[in-house]
Amino acid sequence: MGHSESRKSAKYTTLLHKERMENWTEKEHPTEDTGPLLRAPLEQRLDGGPQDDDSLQFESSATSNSRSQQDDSSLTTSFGKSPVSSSNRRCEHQTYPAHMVGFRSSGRGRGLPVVEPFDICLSGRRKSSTYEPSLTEKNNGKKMEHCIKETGQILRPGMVLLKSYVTLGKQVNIVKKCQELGLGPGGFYQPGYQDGAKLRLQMMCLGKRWDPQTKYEERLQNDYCEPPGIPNDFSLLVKKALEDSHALIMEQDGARNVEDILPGMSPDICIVNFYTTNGRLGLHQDHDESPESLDRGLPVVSISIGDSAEFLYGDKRDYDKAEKVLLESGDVLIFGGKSRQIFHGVKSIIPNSAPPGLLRRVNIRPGRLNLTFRQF
Ligand SMILES: O=C(O)CCC(=O)C(=O)O
Ligand SMILES: [Fe+2]
Repeated sequence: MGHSESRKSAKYTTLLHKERMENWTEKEHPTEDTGPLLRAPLEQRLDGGPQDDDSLQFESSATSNSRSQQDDSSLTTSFGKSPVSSSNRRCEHQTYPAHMVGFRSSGRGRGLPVVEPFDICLSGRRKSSTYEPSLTEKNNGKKMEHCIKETGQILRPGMVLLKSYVTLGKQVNIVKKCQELGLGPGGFYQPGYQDGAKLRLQMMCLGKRWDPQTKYEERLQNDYCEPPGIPNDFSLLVKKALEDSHALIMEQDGARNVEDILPGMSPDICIVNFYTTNGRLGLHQDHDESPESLDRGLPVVSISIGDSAEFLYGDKRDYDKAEKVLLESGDVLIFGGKSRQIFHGVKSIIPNSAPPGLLRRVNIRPGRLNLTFRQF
């Protein structure tokens, strides 16, 4: 498939397959178009919110299926620039359609729907300070760095799995950062299509906005917010994972020019997904990045945190022939070079599989957090 053709086609192309559609997306019936949605400030929360198996936090509301599909925003991206905090991020309208919980009765947004932001952590006891790893954990982290050659696996040319790569302390900090960003402007929402089909996950983009319907467009439906930037420590982790993968390829394949097999990259986009335990994602290719990035095979670096996932991958969109690998909390999966455009997806999330040590330190919901870093 040529690039121009690739770029035009949907990222989650599974959705185009009618027979798979019911399996991999949630078909909701949108009510009438209600216009831009307002993100509810936390102190103004109304009753109601997300309805799924794991949403213990909120009651469902009759209006929670309503999604507006406006397309009149002009979005300034933060592509390639330094991180922006949620307080000074530009947001023309305070918005996003996570979960509609009511209507504004007064002020500038009078009559507009109010939405409940999606919190990847459950309410209740919260850890307020940044987690400091114990000495043992610090040592484990060091040990991990040393034995990367044992814990790393080359799944196919350009595709590397680094098992238990992200230390518990770093996982805790990633969850906290994603929770904070996810509750702010441009935070988590459930992406979908105009016809009401929805992806079975919550999504937030860092660096540059991507949406299944609009792709990497300046003008996004429903969204008027500049995306948060990629936190610097996230980028450093990605860089280190790529360096360690290069060392692994050199060691195992004896390759002299590892960049030919797995090119390096500097991430300027991160798509953050949160899957509750009934979440999933159909087989698709990531091919909306620039033709240059795809031609060079600049890798996608994926970090998994929380419950484990059955991850599928293969050369074709063929569920029967796809290979399966378990992605556990702390694993890093990289696919670049010849594997850059493999089909991949999440078959299922395995309930109660998150590490107890993580759950002791953060109140992450049952489910899985996944971050995929790319260079546009
Ligand atoms: O959750 C995952 O492991 C994969 C996510 C993914 O493929 C994507 O966001 O494009
Ligand atoms: Fe993907």
